[in-house]
Amino acid sequence: MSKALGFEECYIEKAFKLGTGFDVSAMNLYPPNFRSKGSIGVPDHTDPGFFVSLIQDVNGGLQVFSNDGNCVNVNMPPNAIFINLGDHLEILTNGKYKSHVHRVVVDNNKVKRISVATLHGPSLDAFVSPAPEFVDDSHPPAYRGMTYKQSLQANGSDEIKVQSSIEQIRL
Ligand SMILES: O=C(O)CCC(=O)C(=O)O
Ligand SMILES: [Fe+2]
Repeated sequence: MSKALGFEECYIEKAFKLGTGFDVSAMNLYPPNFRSKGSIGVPDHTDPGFFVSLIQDVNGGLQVFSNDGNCVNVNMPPNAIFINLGDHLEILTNGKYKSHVHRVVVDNNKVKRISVATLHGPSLDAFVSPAPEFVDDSHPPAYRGMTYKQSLQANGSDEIKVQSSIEQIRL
């Protein structure tokens, strides 16, 4: 991915200090006919971190919003891993790569669904801000910099609260 962005091969690894990267797994269980807030199992949110890998035992429920606001149903083949980009890649690339808003709908789920979302994050002490390569007169910094630990703390006491801290650091 570093090379695709025009960086040297280890650029993202170094920027996020991935050698001591901080990963968090969220295990979600949606019982059959689950209704917490109407048809919404998990409300609209983005995930912190570099990228998120998600596995599930039953297909259906996850929806991702595209850049133009269209809601896309995620249709995963069995045994697939779904990869979504996280907030800190959006911050590092000054908004070029997007951390997509997603949600879980639980309408019509006749069987229970389990998903495991693993947030692969920078090191807690990595200070993440827009990289100079993505900042110029026509692209001023769109986010304030913060250490990964500070941005997780800005989410509240829960690392994976539904409201991501990216909104708090948007300039
Ligand atoms: O259950 C899912 O498919 C997604 C859950 C999710 O977005 C999360 O845990 O951050
Ligand atoms: Fe999520």
